[in-house]
Amino acid sequence: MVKRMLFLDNVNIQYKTKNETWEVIQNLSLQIKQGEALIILGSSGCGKSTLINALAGTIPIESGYIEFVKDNDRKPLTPKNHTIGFIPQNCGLLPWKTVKDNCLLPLKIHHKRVDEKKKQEIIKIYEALNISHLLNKYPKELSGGQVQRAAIARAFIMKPDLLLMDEPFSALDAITREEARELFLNVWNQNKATTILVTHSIEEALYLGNRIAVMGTEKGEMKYFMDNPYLGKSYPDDTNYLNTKRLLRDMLKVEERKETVE
Ligand SMILES: Nc1ncnc2c1ncn2[C@@H]1O[C@H](COP(=O)(O)OP(=O)(O)OP(=O)(O)O)[C@@H](O)[C@H]1O
Repeated sequence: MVKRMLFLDNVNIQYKTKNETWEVIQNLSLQIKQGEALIILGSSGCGKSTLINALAGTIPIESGYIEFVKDNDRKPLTPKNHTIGFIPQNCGLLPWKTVKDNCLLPLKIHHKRVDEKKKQEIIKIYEALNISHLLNKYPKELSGGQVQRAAIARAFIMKPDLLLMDEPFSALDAITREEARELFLNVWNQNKATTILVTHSIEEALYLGNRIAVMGTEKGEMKYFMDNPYLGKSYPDDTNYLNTKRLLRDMLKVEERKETVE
């Protein structure tokens, strides 16, 4: 039986100012299996980043719980209890550190020892993501695609219990994006980290997810879930693929229309 790793139960997330409260996510319940790559598709402003930030521990939840099972032990998901790899929209590389120092920083923070086996593992990740020649450069000396690849390397090097990605490829041009997705999938296939990626790109969802969820505009409600048979297949010339794409597109359109009317 496949283990369920991540449990969200009745999660509520709000933004508050002195006079107002915005409820962005209301009573969200969700479970993720070990080794699953769940892609959450949603239109702009529906709450994707809010959710991913709450999972990463950078935004507090108002109520409900988020728990993760590690070594048969179910505990609240926190950066203290678990290794969480987080690739935010801006990639989050520190500009004053080289690519190599950025990539090794999480190991340093968590006081992880780098023995010969780990060194080899790290070299393989650099090679798989094609950044070995960039290790001594600073983020400002890199192209957008190279920054993304370095951020992905950093996340995989720490062997995360949970990998969170917020529209990681959205700032890239079409060709670089395709290449970065392919390299990502290469490394993901070797590590099978339990992953949640949020995006508004249907193609990205179909290429990178083994499960897809569509998030509505109604306070984080998940409107639709599907197991995705197209993982790793780019643009298959297949009627079912095209129909699936259309179905997802229609769902997102309905959501966008709703938002415009409201
Ligand atoms: N710090 C904040 N204070 C108040 N409201 C916020 C804050 N951050 C986001 N919001 C609001 O919460 C809602 C969800 O924002 P969020 O950034 O999570 O959406 P998103 O789905 O990630 O959008 P996009 O795809 O455009 O990045 C939006 O209506 C936004 O205006």
